[in-house]
Amino acid sequence: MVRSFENLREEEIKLLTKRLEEACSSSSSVNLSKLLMTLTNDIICRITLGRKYNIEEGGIDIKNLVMTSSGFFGKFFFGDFIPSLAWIDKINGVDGKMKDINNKLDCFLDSMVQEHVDADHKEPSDFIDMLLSIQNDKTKRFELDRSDIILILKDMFFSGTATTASQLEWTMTELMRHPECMKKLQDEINSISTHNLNVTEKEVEKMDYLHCVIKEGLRLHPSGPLLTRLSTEDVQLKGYDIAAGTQVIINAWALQRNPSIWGHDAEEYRPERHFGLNLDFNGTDSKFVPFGAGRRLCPGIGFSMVLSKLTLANLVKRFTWRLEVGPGGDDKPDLVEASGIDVCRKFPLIVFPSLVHA
Ligand code: HEM
Repeated sequence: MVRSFENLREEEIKLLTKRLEEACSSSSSVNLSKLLMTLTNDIICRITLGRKYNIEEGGIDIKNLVMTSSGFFGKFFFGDFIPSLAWIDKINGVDGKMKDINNKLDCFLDSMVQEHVDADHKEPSDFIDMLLSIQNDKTKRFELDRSDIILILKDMFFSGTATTASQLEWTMTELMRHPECMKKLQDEINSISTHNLNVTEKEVEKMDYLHCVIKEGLRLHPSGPLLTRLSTEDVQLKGYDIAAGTQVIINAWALQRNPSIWGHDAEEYRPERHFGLNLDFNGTDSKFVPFGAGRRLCPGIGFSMVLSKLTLANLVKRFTWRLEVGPGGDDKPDLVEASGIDVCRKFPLIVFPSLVHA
């Protein structure tokens, strides 16, 4: 399934590198955070809806709708914590705005599903087609109605776009802060990707240091740092009584920076620590849970890893990166985090790319 979108990913990454080449030839800076968000959004659009939908493509600005809508997830709602104060959310307008954005998104996705029903493709060509064929499968033992399909599509957009884009912007941030890691990665990429200008998916699979670079980015900057669960029964944990029905929040961000687990340099970006470390992100070890764990483990791990590796390898092989020197003379990107449910950079990564291969 992940493999089947290889051509699509390579095409979209070529478009990104083309925009970067243009910036190189005019010596101008680029908003890399925005470009990465466009990349992940366009890819998810093509996979789920069959084509791109953004302002430039003459369609609805779905990227903006999703961003605004997911911005609400990180907001404080009085009603969630003190139900009797839910009226405050109504008065300050947050409730209404959230419903408005959600309605727009629902209407748009509903029209997309209808378009696919009307087209009646014989062979599924995208994710909506696949969901419709499951819906029509008479042998299945569950119901899948229109609202379920819309919810699944929303899940893909909310969970798949900002998370992967944020993981990429943080990894680029750390690489720019650690030129020795950037150099080591460039050397690995150049030793494996020797034939073509662009790096391919087959090539990135052989890159061990690239894997560590991404793992270390996920450790320090998990894009979904708080995992929530509802306890189903009364339990006692380390002397604490947790009643059934309690919402428990697991702080993956803190776990992954804990010196008693990761050593005295836990706060430092050091991809080498993952060499020979038998600890992966598949949710089997509570020390490292950037994709969660258990039954709700992120189903997009394979997809996001292959996209992140391919994007990063191409950005690093084809370009060198420089930051505009700030008033304080600092030429390294900062590590300031935005508040909200997805921890992305607070300030976009504005950088100057230069071509490695002229
Ligand atoms: C670097 C990229 C990503 C990160 C860090 C990430 C992280 C997470 C985390 C922490 C969770 C919650 C897991 C839990 O509670 O145990 C989650 C859930 C989820 N993710 Fe991802 N994710 C990423 C990419 C993706 C992609 C690309 C997709 C799909 C295209 C995706 C789809 C989902 C879905 C549907 C869920 C909800 C699963 C459920 O509730 O059963 N994610 N993700």
